Amino acid sequence: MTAREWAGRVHPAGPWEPDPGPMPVPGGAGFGDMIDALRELQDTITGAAPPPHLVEQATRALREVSAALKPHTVPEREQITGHRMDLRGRGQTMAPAFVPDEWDDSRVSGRVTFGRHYLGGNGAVHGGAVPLLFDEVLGRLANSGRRVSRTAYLHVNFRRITPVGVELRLDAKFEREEGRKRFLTAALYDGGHVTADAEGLFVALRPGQP
Ligand SMILES: CCCCCCCCCC(=O)SCCNC(=O)CCNC(=O)[C@H](O)C(C)(C)COP(=O)(O)OP(=O)(O)OC[C@H]1O[C@@H](n2cnc3c(N)ncnc32)[C@H](O)[C@@H]1OP(=O)(O)O
Repeated sequence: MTAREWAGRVHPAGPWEPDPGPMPVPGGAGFGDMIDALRELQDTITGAAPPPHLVEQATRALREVSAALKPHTVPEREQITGHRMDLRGRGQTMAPAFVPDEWDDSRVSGRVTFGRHYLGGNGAVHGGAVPLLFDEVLGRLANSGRRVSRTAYLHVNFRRITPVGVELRLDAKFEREEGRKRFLTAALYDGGHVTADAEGLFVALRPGQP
């Protein structure tokens, strides 16, 4: 079974349920730990000012890990990152890990913390990372229990700085559907303040559309 087929069987009705059941899990139980270690590494490297000898040592160690993993490169369908719906952030590090707390087919509410890796400047999250998070969460909600869709547009308003290293809340809502068009909204909160909000259009793909 490919990782993509596994993801479909574990979550036939929607992408937020965390129970993989008794099926064999691609990458094993420790895959999430490896991804968490990678997140930690990204944050640590971003925030570090190490001496040159340590930079060389770290570079060697990183190249060794890459060389060990490279022979296990697989086609996209068998790729584990992005397909492990039981893991925080689908087992990928591109976007910060969204942790859903409550959900149904029309809304989801959860928590997210942007690590140092996502710093833009002066303690604020990079302006490209916030839409990345919205696209991830709205995309998953748009496809929750429905035919696959893709983002046609994503409008993001930056209301205040989004702070790095602070646990934030994200609420997302499926507003309405018109034919193949799905309209969704979301807002990101730091305590009682909205730091950014978004509106997205997701268009359901026709058969054969990539
Ligand atoms: C389980 C895994 C979870 C994954 C979570 C992560 C999800 C991440 C989601 C993504 O990021 S997807 C990647 C980013 N998006 C893309 O790469 C999409 C690229 N664009 C396309 O593939 C096509 O443009 C698209 C599928 C969106 C639409 O093309 P189509 O040829 O299928 O549709 P068409 O152009 O006929 O438009 C259909 C309707 O949508 C409307 N529409 C399309 N694009 C629009 C737009 N940009 N603005 C306003 N309306 C738009 C269009 O006017 C029309 O409205 P009407 O039906 O009322 O006539």
